[in-house]
Amino acid sequence: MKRPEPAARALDNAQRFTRADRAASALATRISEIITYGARARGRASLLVPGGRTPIPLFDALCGLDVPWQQVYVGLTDERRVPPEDRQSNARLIREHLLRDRAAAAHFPLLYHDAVGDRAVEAACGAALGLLPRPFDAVVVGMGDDGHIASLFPGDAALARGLDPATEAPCVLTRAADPPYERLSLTLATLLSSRWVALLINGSAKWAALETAIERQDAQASPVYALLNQRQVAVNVFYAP
Ligand SMILES: O=C(O)[C@H](O)[C@@H](O)[C@H](O)[C@H](O)COP(=O)(O)O
Repeated sequence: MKRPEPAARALDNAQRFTRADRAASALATRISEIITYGARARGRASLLVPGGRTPIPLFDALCGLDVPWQQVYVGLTDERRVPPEDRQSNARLIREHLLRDRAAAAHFPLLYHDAVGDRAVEAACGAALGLLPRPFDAVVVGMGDDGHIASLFPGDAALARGLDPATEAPCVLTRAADPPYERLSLTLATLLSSRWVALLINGSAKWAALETAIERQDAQASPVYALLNQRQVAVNVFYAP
């Protein structure tokens, strides 16, 4: 079966590194260049990052780089529906690993809100995102072994809405099995409203999941396919085994 051109190009152009810390360092350098340029050219810059374990070396490499952080707005691609001080909170992870050293000066609007009702939560999430300069300067997306991106999971009831290019909502509420928290995820359309997008993955299992996603060409089964098979913005894959 012919591989769809944008997805195949993303894989063929993937930047491959021998170790995760080298991938993280290279991505940190590229992000610092992008957001420094954006801050200087437009007065403000925005960077969206995921939670999870993979981006921790990226945050540790990025936080000390010489960037005009006071002009940078950092946001999350997704969040667990827990308070920011909770151990499962992505906001807590970002505060511990990214918003320190020089990057402590960055702005960080929280996605989490204790609003009641799904639509109220989505509206609050949209309000937080509204504080970030759009289009975003850089978005870093994480991926699970099951091909989920952000918190858009295969089989989730909100997945179709989350992947629909026509969705007005900036984010959707989803539910993951592990850890069993409600999640707030930016929609694909929101993630793609960026000048530059990177997918950061470590481990052969994730690379295999990427190749399987492109072979199957089914975004409902593997949401990462929808991220790769689009012509709005190129996806820069950073991979280490
Ligand atoms: O809230 C989260 O947990 C993340 O945003 C999540 O979507 C992550 O990007 C993938 O699950 C990969 O997680 P790892 O980097 O830990 O493999």
